[in-house]
Amino acid sequence: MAKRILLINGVNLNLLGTREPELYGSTTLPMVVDAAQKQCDAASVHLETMQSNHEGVIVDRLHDARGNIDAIVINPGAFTHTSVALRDALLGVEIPFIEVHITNIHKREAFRHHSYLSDKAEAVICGLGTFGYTAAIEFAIKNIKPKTKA
Ligand SMILES: O=C(O)[C@]1(O)C[C@H](CCCOc2ccccc2)[C@@H](O)[C@H](O)C1
Repeated sequence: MAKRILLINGVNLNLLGTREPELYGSTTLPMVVDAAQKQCDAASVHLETMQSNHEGVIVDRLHDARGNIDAIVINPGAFTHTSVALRDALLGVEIPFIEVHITNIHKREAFRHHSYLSDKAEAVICGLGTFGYTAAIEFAIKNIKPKTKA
């Protein structure tokens, strides 16, 4: 079975490209998803995507990924800095994940400097703008071995 990647965008990322372009750029979330889909199509990799403003919805989607997703690329949004639940879910499903942030969270307010996820991530990409998603997907395609049954 082809490698299967899940791209998750968290709270408020549905606003990407429509507000605060000076901070997050003008690329919209549908454009990010479309680019990731093209990247995966070119590599014959299956991509699933979701965005939610609700922590529990993301947790439920992570639970559903058990046994059928090989790698996760996640920008949790502000849940990065608040959610032990998201950390527990990622640890619980035991799927390798890459954490992505559009901005350099370490160059922003102090409360954004801590992530509940980074110490468990295969990789953390921040400050590259939406190219961070491209880099993360490429890393997942090239470096994460499929575990899902054939
Ligand atoms: O830099 C990132 O990708 C963040 O995950 C974005 C989050 C914010 C996501 C909201 O994105 C918006 C985009 C456009 C307009 C308003 C919010 C922020 O809370 C994190 O600290 C860093």
